[in-house]
Amino acid sequence: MEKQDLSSHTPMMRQYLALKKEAGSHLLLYRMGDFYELFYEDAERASRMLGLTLTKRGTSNGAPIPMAGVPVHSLEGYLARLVAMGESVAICEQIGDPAASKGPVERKIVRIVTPGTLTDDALLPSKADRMIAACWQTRVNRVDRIGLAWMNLANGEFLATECTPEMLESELHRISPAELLVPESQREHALEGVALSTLPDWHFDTANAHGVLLKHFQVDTLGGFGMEEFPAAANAAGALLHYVGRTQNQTLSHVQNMRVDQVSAYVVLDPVTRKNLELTSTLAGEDSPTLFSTLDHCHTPMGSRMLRRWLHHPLRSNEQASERQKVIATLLSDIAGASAQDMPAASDPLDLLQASLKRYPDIERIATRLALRSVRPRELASLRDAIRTLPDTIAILSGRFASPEQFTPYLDRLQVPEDIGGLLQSAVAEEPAQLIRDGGVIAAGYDEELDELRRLASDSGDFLVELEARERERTGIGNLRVEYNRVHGFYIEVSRGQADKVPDDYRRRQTLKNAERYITPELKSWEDKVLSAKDRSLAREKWLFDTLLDTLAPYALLLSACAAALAEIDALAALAEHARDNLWVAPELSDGSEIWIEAGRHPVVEHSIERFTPNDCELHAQRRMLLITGPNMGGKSTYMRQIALIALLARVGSFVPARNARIGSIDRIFTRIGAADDLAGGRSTFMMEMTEASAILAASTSQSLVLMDEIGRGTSTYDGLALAWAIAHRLLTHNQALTLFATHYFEITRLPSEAPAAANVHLAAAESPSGIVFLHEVRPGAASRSYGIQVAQRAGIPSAVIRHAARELARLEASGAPTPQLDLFAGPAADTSPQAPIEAQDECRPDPDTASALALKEALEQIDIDNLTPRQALEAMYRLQAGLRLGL
Ligand SMILES: Nc1ncnc2c1ncn2[C@@H]1O[C@H](COP(=O)(O)OP(=O)(O)OP(=O)(O)O)[C@@H](O)[C@H]1O
Repeated sequence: MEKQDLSSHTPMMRQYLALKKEAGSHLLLYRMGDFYELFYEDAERASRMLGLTLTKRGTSNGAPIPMAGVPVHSLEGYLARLVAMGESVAICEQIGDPAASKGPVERKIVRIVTPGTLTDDALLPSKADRMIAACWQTRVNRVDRIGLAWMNLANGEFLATECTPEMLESELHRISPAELLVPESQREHALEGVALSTLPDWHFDTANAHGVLLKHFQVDTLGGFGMEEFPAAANAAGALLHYVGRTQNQTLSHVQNMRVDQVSAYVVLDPVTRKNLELTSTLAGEDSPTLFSTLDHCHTPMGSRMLRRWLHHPLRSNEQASERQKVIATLLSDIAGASAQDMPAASDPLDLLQASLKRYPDIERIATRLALRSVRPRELASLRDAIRTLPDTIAILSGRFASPEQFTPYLDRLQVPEDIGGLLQSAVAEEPAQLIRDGGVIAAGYDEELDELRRLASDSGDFLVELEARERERTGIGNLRVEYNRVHGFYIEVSRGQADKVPDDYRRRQTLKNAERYITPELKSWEDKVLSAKDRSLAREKWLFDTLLDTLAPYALLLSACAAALAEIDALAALAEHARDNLWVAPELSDGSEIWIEAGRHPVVEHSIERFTPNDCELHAQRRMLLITGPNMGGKSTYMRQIALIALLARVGSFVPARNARIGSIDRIFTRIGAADDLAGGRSTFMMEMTEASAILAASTSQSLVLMDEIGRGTSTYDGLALAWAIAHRLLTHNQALTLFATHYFEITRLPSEAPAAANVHLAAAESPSGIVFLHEVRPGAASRSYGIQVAQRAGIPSAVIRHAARELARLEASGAPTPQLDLFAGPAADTSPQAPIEAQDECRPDPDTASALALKEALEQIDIDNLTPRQALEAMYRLQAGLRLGL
């Protein structure tokens, strides 16, 4: 905002400017009567974003002040839109009494709404969490470290960890914050699609940040949080807590703990892998069909959020994952020991449990708003109803399943003290009003004084009937009536013709065309009593509501724990339901580096096609890499993804779509699948492919699962093949990762003869008179041909073109013309099926050293250095180095 000469402003604008200074870069919504107004650049920005009419009000330094406003009653809708666009908003209310103020009414910023600190149900997605994170880079013992902290304000979860700068992006994608806080000097950590808020660097200083934490948790040291080894994480956590506290204008009493979240507890999924495996969003960015949308049979929003968190956090520990598996198995049991399918639907204990879960509101978020004292009357009513449902759920869990001891940890958390239920039951009206200021929130019979005031305020009928009769008799005016309107209150109406009969104590209030309206001292004093009873009853009700919140607030944590237990049960019941209805099995979890799957299916694709062909997979120390060949559309990508998804589901603790499975320990899952151009980031398809491949070569271990789909396709055949060969070789011999390597370069199928830990498999296809038939069956050995022409035919290429291509292919095959790929290895065209290994061709290779020196010389000579862009130079380097390593 341009510098303001404050003296030239009206007192109101001076007040506005002072508040705007406090709001900083947040949009300031300044309350004026029934509107929230924005001024200056805020008005221009908001009018652009929300389509508000831009008007003017007064002048500043001679120029009109731009102004735009939103009506108070539609604030929530506008807030939702602004926050969705990544904006933060400071809301300023009138807190003084307009009647008693001399200058502008006193105003205060009462709430700051930022993308990561929402707690209002209307502004939050029901099935996803909204996190706020802070990160801070520092050097510890001469090593760069990133302190990372994040909070889910809607349930009070507060976590912190440390990682290397290289891991930051992957960690941030795991946490997936809606807003990221960084120190002003470290804006480079910004993440695309995440609202960035900067804080002065000193917020992250040890003295300041640790001080915030110590004060909040009322402790003398951070030792109890296990933060000794994570000093940088504590700095980020302190800055985060301070920021969040300021937005709420309220102590965050529900944030009672801070936990260290060890990166090593989870299977690492880098951002590309989360995307490629379509865990919660499709490649096209849709919500469905994804792994989450397929499995989300949850009946509460808290359950859906829990399931979503689990899918993004596969576990390394077998113990934790098997615990979940055991609960799922129990949920599929029943007390009679009969299988779930044999039982009528109504008596299936899992169905009964889910029917009871359906009745719960979002207790997790209600509990938080209770702690923040922003809970609404109707939420309290739904909390009361939820507490009434708990015994029912507890009875099903403890009485209907075969081994209820599995549920003990949950049952403990479902015990809510009876007094909370009793209090809500007696205090909250059965169907309370939306807002406390409307009254009708506190139940009748809860407070004697309120009952009396309500009676006084509403019980007017008898008195008025009796007064009317009395006055008719006294005055002899037969059509005298006692009435009420909002402007004049209660009055006695007499027709004009009878007006001369009114007694002396009648005072005229209003004259109409045909009637006169009067008030009497008796009616006036009665009216005062009724109206003040109404005001007093509303005030009493507000006070009772606040006191009720005071009494309930300490239980917020207990209610959160109950909500978390329900959420976990709901998520596990959803997994159990899916397992039951789709015949999934419990995988065995082992400590080795292995993946054995018998008759596995793709958890999402199996629902989208009529008959899904199951396939096996065997990967272990002696068989680390599967080279997967087969025609386009043959099912290679589906097969690779299904293995990764089965491994991930097993690590989440779910059952899996297979007849049998044993899944070993996995530290990371990497995928390099069909990269799209990153034009915005200035990287070509090939560059993206190589960047991803280089990350895999740098970080994968013998416990990693790597998916590589057609690496090397983004460049010329020679380069591509050379790179693909070298990368596969390196993964096998150096990284020793469990790898699925799909390729169209048949030459790579020779790799098993050099490195026996690699094996060929192919997706089978057959030719029929009507064209190619994809069998989608994974069979041992390499594919014998590519069926490119047949697939093109099915894709609708004109038959003349197909006939031409077929003739050309026949001619090439008849003439024995070498394909460029085979030429690369300087061998004759050969059958590349496993029965006819290719070793023999190796004899025809030229002396590798001479050949490679010559090739390198020739390639170098061909480069026109002066005309290369930096990217072309880099690509050339890759090409040359790969060629050199291959000895080409
Ligand atoms: N096991 C299976 N059973 C039945 N249908 C399958 C199976 N696997 C894949 N499909 C079907 O085949 C289609 C193509 O599969 P996919 O994309 O995996 O082939 P691809 O070999 O990777 O093809 P491309 O090489 O062209 O990328 C899928 O959309 C799916 O409908």
